[in-house]
Amino acid sequence: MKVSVHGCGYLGAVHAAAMARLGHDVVGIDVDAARVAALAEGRAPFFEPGLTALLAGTGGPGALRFSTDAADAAAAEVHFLCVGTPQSAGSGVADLQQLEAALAALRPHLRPGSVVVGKSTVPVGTAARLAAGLPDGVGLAWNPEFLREGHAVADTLHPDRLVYGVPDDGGEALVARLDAVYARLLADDVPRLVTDLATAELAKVAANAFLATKISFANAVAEVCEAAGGDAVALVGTMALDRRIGGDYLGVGLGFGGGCLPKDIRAFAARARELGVGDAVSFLDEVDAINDRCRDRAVELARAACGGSLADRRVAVLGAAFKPDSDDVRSSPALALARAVAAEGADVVVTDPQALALAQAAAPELGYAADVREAAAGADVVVLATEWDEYRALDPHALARVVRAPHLVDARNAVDRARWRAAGWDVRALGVAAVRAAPAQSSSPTA
Ligand SMILES: NC(=O)c1ccc[n+]([C@@H]2O[C@H](COP(=O)([O-])OP(=O)(O)OC[C@H]3O[C@@H](n4cnc5c(N)ncnc54)[C@H](O)[C@@H]3O)[C@@H](O)[C@H]2O)c1
Ligand SMILES: O=c1ccn([C@@H]2O[C@H](COP(=O)(O)OP(=O)(O)O[C@H]3O[C@H](CO)[C@@H](O)[C@H](O)[C@H]3O)[C@@H](O)[C@H]2O)c(=O)[nH]1
Repeated sequence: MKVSVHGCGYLGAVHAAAMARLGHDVVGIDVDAARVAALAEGRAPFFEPGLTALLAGTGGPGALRFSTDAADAAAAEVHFLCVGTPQSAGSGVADLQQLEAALAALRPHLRPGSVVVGKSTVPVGTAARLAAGLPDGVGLAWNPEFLREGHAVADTLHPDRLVYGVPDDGGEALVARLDAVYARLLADDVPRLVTDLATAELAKVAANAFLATKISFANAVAEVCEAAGGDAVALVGTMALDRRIGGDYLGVGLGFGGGCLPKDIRAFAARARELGVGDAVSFLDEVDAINDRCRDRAVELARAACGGSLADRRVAVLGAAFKPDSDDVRSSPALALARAVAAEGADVVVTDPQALALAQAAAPELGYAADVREAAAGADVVVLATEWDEYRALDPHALARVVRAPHLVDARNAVDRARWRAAGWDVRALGVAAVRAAPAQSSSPTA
């Protein structure tokens, strides 16, 4: 089938390549000429494990093309909308300008019988409004995407579920078209749920709101553990074994960031307020506030490790990406923490295996280093802010030789504390009162 994908960012580039892998003839459209040029050469424009291989192995010539011209989508039978829906400046409301612009560019090229399929995350009601503006004979479905960055390829090719939101009128034909697009996934028994448009839009933000709530629940319990003398990591371990709860998204630490959870819970709350049901989801404000406090508490641990003040201290921050296996720094908790530490007068040096370039662009005021050894050289405290595997596996003995003082703030509960302590480190971690209350060790040079 001929397919077009509008917006080739973290979602759209993977979706386009995955559609080609599923056997379709795909054109990806993006207004960013550099991004289109990279993709056209088979280069992933951002770090996403497996994307380069997917771009390289997508079938015969012509099966996957990229263009900046929406006219090149004219032959497609299905047009996927994958453009960004960021948070509007100064409010929680979703900014739909990219969506409006992409549809305006596509509209003159829509043939009767073709179908527009929204994948971007939108406020409920958007799909019905956009459908009303389409030419006669062109249908619209909403098929929200649930992929995670860092796992985007596998999540696209092996999703937990497919959700098709369709209008009452013409719904069957839209379902048949989407079934044809996803035939190979459906053959693998991926559950497919057909809903109305509003339910499909809400299915996406409800899932993200639930995940954010689960993370903030764990971090709220962590605050209580710190005050009461408990260990939040051990505590959530007990909860995780309850099959009704499960252990996913109970990771205690710096909290959630990225291009999705923070903006999506705010947009959900803002839309609910517009609909007059703001009270129903007002708890999401608290979810957001708990999340913000995670960074404050991590800064407090770093301050305590430095004897009460961060002024003129050297702080190494390991991690800039919002999560491991991604170079995305949008709303990154690690960068927010680094900025907050710098604001207290510290000399901050950030490192990350993949996100350095994007971090430097987003926060040019911070110091950067190419690797852990360079970042940690002469540091008064090392803060582990993004739990990359290579940071989990660090040798505490080797690192102790380069720092000025062996203080570690494990803001992601990522390392084996006993192992680091045995190597002479003072380890502080979020959600662990005993660790947090440990008397500050000497900050005299050790190397
Ligand atoms: N990133 C994720 O993991 C993920 C997962 C599921 C859903 N989503 C949702 O998908 C949407 C896209 O997110 P993203 O992270 O890929 O954003 P992104 O910013 O990485 O990508 C958006 C892309 O759209 C392009 N674009 C902007 N205006 C355009 C236009 N008029 N025509 C064509 N292209 C245009 C941009 O140049 C950019 O490449 C958002 O609604 C997001 O909430 C994202
Ligand atoms: O126990 C946990 C799990 C995650 N996180 C943090 O939560 C954020 C989001 O993580 P994750 O969900 O893995 O990444 P995203 O790529 O942002 O994916 C989310 O957002 C996407 C965009 O909407 C959705 O498609 C996905 O289903 C949804 O998981 C990151 O900062 C993580 O560090 C925690 O703090 N604790």
